[in-house]
Amino acid sequence: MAERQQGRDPGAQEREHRSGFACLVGRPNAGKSTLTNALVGQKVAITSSRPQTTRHTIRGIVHRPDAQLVLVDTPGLHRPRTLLGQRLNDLVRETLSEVDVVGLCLPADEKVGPGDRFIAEALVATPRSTKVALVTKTDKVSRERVAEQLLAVSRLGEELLGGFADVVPASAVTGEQVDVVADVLLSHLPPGPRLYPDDELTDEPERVMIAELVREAALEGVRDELPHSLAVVVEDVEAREPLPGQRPEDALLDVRVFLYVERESQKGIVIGRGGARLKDVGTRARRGIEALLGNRVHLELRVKVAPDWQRDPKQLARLGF
Ligand SMILES: Nc1nc2c(ncn2[C@@H]2O[C@H](COP(=O)(O)OP(=O)(O)OP(=O)(O)O)[C@@H](O)[C@H]2O)c(=O)[nH]1
Repeated sequence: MAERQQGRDPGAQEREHRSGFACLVGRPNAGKSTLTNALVGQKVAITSSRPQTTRHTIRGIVHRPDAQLVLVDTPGLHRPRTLLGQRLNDLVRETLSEVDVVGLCLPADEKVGPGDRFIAEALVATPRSTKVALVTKTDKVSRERVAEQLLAVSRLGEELLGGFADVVPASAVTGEQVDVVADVLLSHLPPGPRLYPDDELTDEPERVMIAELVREAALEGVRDELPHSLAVVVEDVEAREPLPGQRPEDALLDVRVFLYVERESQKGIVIGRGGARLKDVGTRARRGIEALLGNRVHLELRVKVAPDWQRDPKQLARLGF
């Protein structure tokens, strides 16, 4: 385990370009959202400006000349209450196993407790990513206390995860060490090209989750009759212009989704008599998507028949569908 507390890397310009995904986890109130915003340097996208949104996966992008870090902010792993909650937890875990770096946030002003341990233990199940610990809110305590916390956190890492790759203290409020956090997260990314244009924020994880929610709803009750490989492609997610007096984050989101089936008969099953079933699928999926994004959503579903080879979403994407 290495502790890195200061220092930017000179020579960053000459290094090979890196890119990848990171995810901040931690128990409620650990400072994930604040740190995400500090790292990205601005409030992020549609969802992040509302309270409670950290139930959902949101992201910002840290742009550097030599690296690009796509930050997926999650709430951590809350206990499932509803099926949707369970589904979201699964998606959080899925997200965690797909990112390159996971930053476990632990506030400096509270002792390492069972909540932190619960999350650190959950990280054991996602071995692919590099685990770093971020000791947050250092401005709230003395330097001695920060040092103590760094030790306690290191011990937790050693006990459960074979050590954190790095342990970094930072304050998102004063900005102290935020650049070091960025450097450390970036240092664990694999070499790779820029993933997004410099000023872009995209909604890829949301798209994956939206597709999942629609697929779930579309298959409910007809799993035996429909192929499990029913392809769901999210065509478009677009925020409408806010109405006069409306906050931008309250504006309706238009979400357009295509469902691809293999045969005309399956199309009939999805749509149902007089379109009744599709309407029902749309209503249920929309509720899930609204819970996911924290926005009101207008969901448009279209069912299309496509031959077998065209039902692979990757193929479809490649073909520009
Ligand atoms: N003093 C100080 N307060 C902080 C810092 N970072 C976060 N906070 C405060 O701690 C509280 C929780 O911060 P959030 O960023 O919302 O925490 P979170 O982990 O995203 O919380 P959930 O959304 O509940 O998962 C807020 O009141 C923040 O203002 C920090 O660096 N210093």
